[in-house]
Amino acid sequence: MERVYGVVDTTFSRINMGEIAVRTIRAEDRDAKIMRYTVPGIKDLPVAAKRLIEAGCNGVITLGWVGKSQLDKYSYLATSIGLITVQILTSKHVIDVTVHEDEAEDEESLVKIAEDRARKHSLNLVKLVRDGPNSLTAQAGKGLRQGYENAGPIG
Ligand SMILES: Cc1nc2c(=O)[nH]c(=O)nc-2n(C[C@H](O)[C@H](O)[C@H](O)CO)c1C
Repeated sequence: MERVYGVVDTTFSRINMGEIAVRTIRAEDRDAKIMRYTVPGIKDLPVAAKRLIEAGCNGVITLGWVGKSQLDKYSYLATSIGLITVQILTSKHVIDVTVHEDEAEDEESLVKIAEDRARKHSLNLVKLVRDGPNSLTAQAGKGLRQGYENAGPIG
């Protein structure tokens, strides 16, 4: 079966996470097709993800950047509900990669967080789309983190 991945990113983002996602998916699943769609901001992500699924994508990764203000945070809440709704309506994974600008004090740390999160979640998307529901089961309960060092298991 031909696999098609969707990558949706924004012009609001201060880091080109869409490019990282495309590069990672291409390296991991060389035969796959990738469709990219860039929108102005996070509230535009849900419809773009839905349109990519309707155009044939088996799964989508969205890459959003949330500003520091309260209004930005409310915008993300609305976006998140929208993205979950798309998943339920389409029965396809939409992996929501979001960097919050107040996660780190300095720009260098934000770059590291964004790169790590975009890369690791791109690999998660490939596994879920290509290898199915048990593809991550060996890592269950391992305290994996995206954007940071893994927390590790306890107990
Ligand atoms: C307040 C606000 N905050 C953000 C944000 O933190 N991150 C982002 O990507 N976009 C933001 N936007 C823009 C909206 O998501 C959207 O692009 C516009 O309302 C146009 O539909 C808005 C309006």
